[in-house]
Amino acid sequence: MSNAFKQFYRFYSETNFNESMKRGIAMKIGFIGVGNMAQALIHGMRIEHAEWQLFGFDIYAPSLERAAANDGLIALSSAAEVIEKVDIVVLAIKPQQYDGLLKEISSSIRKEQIIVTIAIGFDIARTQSYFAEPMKIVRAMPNTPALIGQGVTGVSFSEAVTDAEHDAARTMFASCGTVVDITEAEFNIFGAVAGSLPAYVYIMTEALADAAVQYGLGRAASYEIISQAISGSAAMVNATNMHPAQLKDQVCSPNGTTIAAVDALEREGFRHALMAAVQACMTRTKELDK
Ligand SMILES: NC(=O)C1=CN([C@@H]2O[C@H](COP(=O)(O)OP(=O)(O)OC[C@H]3O[C@@H](n4cnc5c(N)ncnc54)[C@H](O)[C@@H]3O)[C@@H](O)[C@H]2O)C=CC1
Ligand SMILES: O=C(O)[C@@H]1CCC=N1
Repeated sequence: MSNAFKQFYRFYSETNFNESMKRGIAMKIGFIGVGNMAQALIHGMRIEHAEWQLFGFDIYAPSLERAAANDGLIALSSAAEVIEKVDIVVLAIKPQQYDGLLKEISSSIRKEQIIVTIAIGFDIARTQSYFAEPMKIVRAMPNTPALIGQGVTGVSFSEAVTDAEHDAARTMFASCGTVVDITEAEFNIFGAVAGSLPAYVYIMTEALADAAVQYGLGRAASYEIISQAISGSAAMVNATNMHPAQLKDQVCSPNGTTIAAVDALEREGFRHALMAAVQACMTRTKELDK
């Protein structure tokens, strides 16, 4: 197991879902694929809804065992078994694996079940094309902060999904953070600025911590200080509703230190680096969307 993986599970195991048990409808949700994204969703859901029945199957048994031990996931031995037991089936495998899985399960999924896709580049029509009848498809794009209930998930629905089922799907993702209704046309860019964004922020955190360590701050303290500064700054954008440039201006004293840093960021192409990252994401999404 890699160190990153171990750390992920250290957090994952330390949070006791029984302490935050809440009441609600006992949804039956099944995950096919219990990797990084599914584990974050399962943990987020479990924290909010101890009464939900969460089932899962993964070809990699240790992932299933861990989710069973930590979050009460009911581990099953095949995708077919998951489909048999649940109301909502979440396909949480890689986009490249969707074709094989959809072919395998298309005859066993029932019309009344809700299929949730979270793969980048997989639109509703593409999922529907594996089925003879109109299916209830929820297309969703979550992100990994779902693990701590601070994710953001974009959702769209096929026509067969009823209003009550829209609410059920929104409730499911709301247990992991914010839910935003988006159009199918917005999914790719949503993936680039929300689904992938945690990776950009982690690189920024690591780079800033390297600089802090260079100037004598401890490694652990650097991560704690920088991550709090990032989350506080991000929260200000929503809480104050001020333009990000105004918030930036409040930090920049005339002839001060921050404006010197801003000058260096602009010279190094910080804005362009971020825009280029999003453009690269969009290009790769198009390649997967075939
Ligand atoms: N990781 C992320 O931050 C995000 C991922 N997504 C989407 O979530 C999906 C899953 O991504 P990750 O969790 O990152 O990948 P992952 O590689 O961590 O997890 C995929 C899991 O599927 C399992 N698997 C593969 N074939 C299977 C099969 N036939 N039956 C059962 N299990 C099978 C693998 O063993 C693995 O545990 C992808 O489609 C991705 O586009 C969406 C938003 C964010
Ligand atoms: O890198 C990926 O393909 C997935 C999609 C959004 C975030 N991670």
